[in-house]
Parts: sequence; C-alpha cells; structure tokens
Amino acid sequence: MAQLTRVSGSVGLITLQSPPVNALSAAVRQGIVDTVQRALSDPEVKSVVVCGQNGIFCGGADIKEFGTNMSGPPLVPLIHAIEVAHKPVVAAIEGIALGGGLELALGCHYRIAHSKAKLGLPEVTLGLLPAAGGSQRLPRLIGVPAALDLITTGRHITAAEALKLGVVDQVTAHSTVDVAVKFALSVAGKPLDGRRISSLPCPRPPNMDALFEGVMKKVRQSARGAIAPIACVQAIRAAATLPYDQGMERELELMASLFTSDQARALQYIFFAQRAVARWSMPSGARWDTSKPRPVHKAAVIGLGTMGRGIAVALAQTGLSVVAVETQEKQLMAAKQEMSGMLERGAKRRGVAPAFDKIRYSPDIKAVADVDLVIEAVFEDMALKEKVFQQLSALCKPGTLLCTNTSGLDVDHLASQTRSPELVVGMHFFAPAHVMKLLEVVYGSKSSPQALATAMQLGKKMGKVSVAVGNCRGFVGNRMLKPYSEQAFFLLEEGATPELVDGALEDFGFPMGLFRMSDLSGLDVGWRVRKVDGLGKSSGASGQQARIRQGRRYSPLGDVLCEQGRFGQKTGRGWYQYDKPGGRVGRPDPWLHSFLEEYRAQHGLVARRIDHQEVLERCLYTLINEGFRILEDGIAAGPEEIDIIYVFGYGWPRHRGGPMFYASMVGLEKVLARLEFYQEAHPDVPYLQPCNLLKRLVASGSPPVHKWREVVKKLHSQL
Ligand SMILES: CC/C=C\CC(=O)SCCNC(=O)CCNC(=O)[C@H](O)C(C)(C)COP(=O)(O)OP(=O)(O)OC[C@H]1O[C@@H](n2cnc3c(N)ncnc32)[C@H](O)[C@@H]1OP(=O)(O)O
Repeated sequence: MAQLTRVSGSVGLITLQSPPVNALSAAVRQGIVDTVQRALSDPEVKSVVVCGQNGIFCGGADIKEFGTNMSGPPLVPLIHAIEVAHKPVVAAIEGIALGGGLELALGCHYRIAHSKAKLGLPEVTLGLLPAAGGSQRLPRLIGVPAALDLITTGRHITAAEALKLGVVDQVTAHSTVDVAVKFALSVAGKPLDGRRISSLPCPRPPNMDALFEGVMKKVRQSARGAIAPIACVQAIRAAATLPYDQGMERELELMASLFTSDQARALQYIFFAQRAVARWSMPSGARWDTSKPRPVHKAAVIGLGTMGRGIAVALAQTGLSVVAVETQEKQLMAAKQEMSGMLERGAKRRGVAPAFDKIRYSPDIKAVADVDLVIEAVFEDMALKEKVFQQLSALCKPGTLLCTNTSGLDVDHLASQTRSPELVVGMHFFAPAHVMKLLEVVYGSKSSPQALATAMQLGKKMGKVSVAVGNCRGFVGNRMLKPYSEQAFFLLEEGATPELVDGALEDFGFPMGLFRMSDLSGLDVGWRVRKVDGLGKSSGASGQQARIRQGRRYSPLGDVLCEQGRFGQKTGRGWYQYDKPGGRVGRPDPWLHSFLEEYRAQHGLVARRIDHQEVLERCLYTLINEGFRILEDGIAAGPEEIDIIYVFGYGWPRHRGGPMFYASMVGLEKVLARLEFYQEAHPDVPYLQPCNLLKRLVASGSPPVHKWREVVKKLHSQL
C-alpha cells in the first residue's frame, strides 16, 4: 500500500503504508508501481517525494514473504522505473532505510535524511545480498571500500555517517518530508543525468585486485563458513569491473544461489526467533503482554569480581543509578579502577560522556536499603550466596527485586532464603557482562510474573537479548553444554586429540573448539564444580572401574590435568601449550599427546581413528538431545529460546540457526538414528539415550521446527 497526494501545488507525495516498518510486501510494491506511474503521468506533478508512514521510511523487503510463493511486482524494475523517471524523485528518509528500503532510496535522484535516521544494507545478516541493485549502486555512489564495509557487515549507520560517506545528500533535524518537498520544488525541471546512480562509473580503487583479495581473505576468516558475505564481495567486485547491466546480472545470479540456501533460512529463522523470545510465557500462563514490570531507577550489584564489574558498568551505561558493593577493600579499589576504564572506553565508543557519576561504590551491603533491584554476583558458591540472600532480604525495602547472577545454581533454593520468594529471579549474564548480548532470565517455582517481566525489561534496556527460562541445574545453556563436553572428553579417551575435536567444531563454525575455550576460561572452574558434585578427584586406579562414577561412564582426564596445575592459558599449559602464563596462542602440546597415550594404556583403552563427522555427531547430537529434554521438562517454552541462547551466548554459528534448528535441517530421523547407534556402542552414557520428545516428534512425521512449540505445549497440557 502506498498513497499518492499532491502537496505544495506540484509535488507528488508517495507515502508507503504498511506498519510497523513499511516493509516492501507485494501490496506495497504494487502500490509504489501504481503511484509512481500516476505521479509521472500527471502533468500537474513536477517532482516527487517518497516517504514512509509514521516516521519510518522503510524496513526493506518483507522477510515474512521469503520462502513463500512470492507474487507482486519485483523490486528491481520498480526501482529502475524511478531512476529513469524524467521528473526528480526525492527520498525523505525518517526512522530507517534498510535493505530494499535503502535500495529504493538509491533509485531516487536525491536523498534527504532526518538526523536520527539509521540506514544500512543488512541483507548479509539474513543470508542474502542487496539484490535490488544495492550491490551495484552503492559502490558507484560511495566507492568500493566503503561499500564493501557496509554491505559485508550489514551494519546500520547514522544519518551523519551517511552524509559523510555520500549516501545521502542532506540531513535535517526538522520535518524531513517538509524539507524534501521544498527541495523537490527547487529541483523540478532540472536535468537529472548526473543523478542516476546506475549511469555513474564505479570509481576504481588503486590496487583493486589486492584490495579484493585482502577483503575476501578477511571475510572468509570472519564468516566461519557463512556464504552470504562472500557473495557480497563477489557482487561488489562485479560492480567495480563490469558495466552496470552485467553487474546486475551477476547480482541476480549470486542472489539466486543464496535465496533458497539453508543458511538464509537459518538466519531468517534467527531473526524471527529473536523477536519470538521477547514474547515470553510462564507455565502458569502468565505472559509478556499481561504482566506489568515494576519501575527500576536504582539498582545494586553485590560482589565486584569480573562478572559484578561488567554488570554494574552495563547498568550504569543504561542510565540507572548503581550501588556497587564489595566488602573486600582491596578488591573494591581494584574494581573501581577497572570499572572507570571500562566506562571511559564504552563512552568513547558510543560518543557520549562516561557515566562515572552513576555508580556509587560501597564496602557495606547496607547500602542496598533504597534500591529497586539487586543483582548478586558473588562467587559461585551456594553457601555464600545463601548468606547474601538472607542479608538482602533483611536489608532491602519491601518490593525490591532480588536477582542472582548464577550460571546454574538453584534459584528456588536461594528464593527460600528470603521473605519474598516471589521477588527472586536468576539473571545469568555472560562474561564480559557489559559486552555479551545474552541474558538468561530464570524464573523459579515461586517467581511472580511481575518479577520476571521486570528482569526481562531491564535486560532489554541494557541492550541484551533476554530469554526467559525455567529453573534447573545449568538452566538451558550450561545444562546442554554438559553432555557436549562429556562427549569431547570421551573422544580423547577413544583416540582423538584436542586439536582434532576443536578442528571439527571450528570447521562447523564455532569461533573456538571446546578445549581451546576451556583453556581460555580456566580448567579449574569446571574442576571445582565437579568436586562439589562428588566427582573431580582422580582415583589413581586404572582400568574401566576408574572411569565409572556414580554409576555412569566418567572421564577423569580434566581432573588429572588440573591436579598437575594445568589450568589453561593462565598457567601457560592446559589442553594446549602457551608461550607463557597468560599467553593467548595455543599450540598442540607433545606432552599432552604422550600423556593421552599413557592414560589410554593405563586404562586399557585402544586408540582408534576418529573423524570430524563422529566428533560433530557425538558432541552436537547429545547437546541437541539435551535440548529436547529441556523442552520436555518445560524449562524452555520452545526451540527458539534454546537456539537464541546458543547463538548469542555460546558461539553457535548463526548461519546454522541454533542447535534445534540445525537438528531440523539434519533431519530428526537421522539425529535419532545416530543417537541410537552411539548409545548401543556406549550403553554406560545416559546422555546418548534419545529423549522421548525426539522419538515422539519422529513418530509424528518430524514436523517443522516452527511447530514444535505447539507440540510441547500440548504435551504439557496432557500431563
Ligand atoms: C530482492 C531482495 C531485496 C531486499 C532484501 C531486503 O530488504 S532483506 C530485509 C532487510 N531489512 C532488514 O533486515 C530489517 C530487519 N528489521 C530490523 O532490523 C528491525 O526490525 C528494525 C526495522 C530495525 C526495527 O527494530 P525494532 O526493534 O524497532 O522492532 P522489531 O525488530 O521488534 O520489529 C517490529 C516488527 O516488525 C517486523 N519486521 C521488521 N522488519 C521487517 C521486515 N523487513 N519484514 C517483515 N517484518 C519485519 C518484526 O518482525 C517485528 O514483528 P513482530 O511481529 O512484532 O515481532
């Protein structure tokens, strides 16, 4: 839908009308075709302005139409018709001009943007490229290097940057439409030749071959197997080397290979999943749209270790007043110094003043008396957390929300330490907390909908992707990590090396394999947890018996390394060796290889050849199987919650859509069959036992992933 009105006598004003973001649906495209035709054939209209309803220019192609039988007029000829028009067409950009929206504006002869507008070609983030001429027009307009940056990253730029780059001709802080109409009046009847971007030559950068070679290398490295960024570079190269028409043919050809790809489906699934998880619900039926959050103006953070520092900085950067409590004087001083640096660097990046005055430091927990919300971030030790919650319950004003930043401890137990368990939720941040996007918000059995709504809203304000999940050991993310890492240890016992396992996972698209990651975060962290669980002590015994704990197969490999002081990067030795303690570059360690051989000999294990496929199947399918158990247990409301947690918090490659989406792409029958196969080979590993929900889905014909939420809901309503 688009509307044509005549304003200021001779300006045809075309308004895109399709809330919420004026996406270019079939109806909108048809509307544009019709209104442009009418405006151009109306002798009273001397120039045209294109704008969007409700202060939003256009959010691009309608992503919901992808994967359907797309009808309606295509974008390329529509934009071409605007560009070849004999009357000047001005784009009045308010709010956003993204993807096809910006491509539409690039077909116009002039672009005027509001100072608060954001522009970009984010198609790459959806597994696509700007194939409505964007990959051919943008480099002609702003040069190849700048176009490469914008198109391969998909980043949104401000109006000021757009002006500097030459994407827009003018920026205004006033009514963009008024300014555009005035401008349109002033250019009516003027020649348009130099204004048609497709007819401009693409500026050829010096050392063009070297430039593209360098960019391609960089993009391949950072893409981790994603195909769209590479296609974007190829399309821009076509713009730089071919005439416009041939460049457009290349753009179309490249888009055709992306459009129906699994990666595009995965990335578009993640786009909608991210929005779906904001519409949370609780098993009680309470929902995001019926639960009112409490206002939070002042918050406290208890414990200024690594996590507490990041959380306090993130809160202050959101504009909240923060009381940062650390009872150990030395730690408090160190925290203050580091947090000032973090605030300063953050402010510099965002071009604002550092929020130093938002944080009040205190060595006394009594300072929490008047805050609206507390986030406890002390050491991951239940006895210590219990004590803190008892104190908070006594000290805080009535109604204060008490949150625990735990990575897996029992939220219900902590709630039971307080007078108001309904006001207790978990807020599981990821390190570094002021940078990482994910926040698991954990509701306990007594948490009130209002408490959950408040934590979810705060997470959103902090710029986090917040996912509501139920309470269980490890919540969603860490619970699924357990079978995954267990399999990796077993693979070492059976003949693999850390570099083989990591290589398979990194080729799959993880930024770091499990062992490299474990060296980075410290082997002692998991060791401590295993010891608390009554595991984690190597018995010194040999044979199979030494590898059975609590009635199931157990690998003491990680414990033995810790007993030798190999804690990873911090000690310069772990699963890899480093130049020095604190070194970052891990190299394969011959010592570790001999150690593995001795270990196998000691335990009567015979090494066999393990390939990448086995690593992926065993590590990823057990993780997915646990994901199904989590759905079965009602800890996550749908596969989208799990997938968003894994993509935003655990380095799961986004172009593979998260573990549950990946399972649907592999095929549930295959996942089930391989789990059954491995379970037969390793009957002492309970995690390999396929879960009932997976079996049930396969038995019901493996419905597509977007139907699983309903299946799970039905399952729970039957219980
Ligand atoms: C030949 C191919 C040509 C062109 C290819 C393209 O144009 S691909 C599309 C390129 N555009 C984008 O990638 C923009 C995607 N949208 C966004 O980044 C954000 O939604 C946006 C526009 C910045 C707004 O963000 P905000 O936080 O304000 O709102 P939210 O994200 O919750 O979105 C509100 C609802 O709008 C839906 N939506 C947004 N963009 C699109 C779109 N392009 N197509 C369809 N629907 C879109 C979004 O899903 C939300 O819906 P809801 O039902 O409320 O969850």
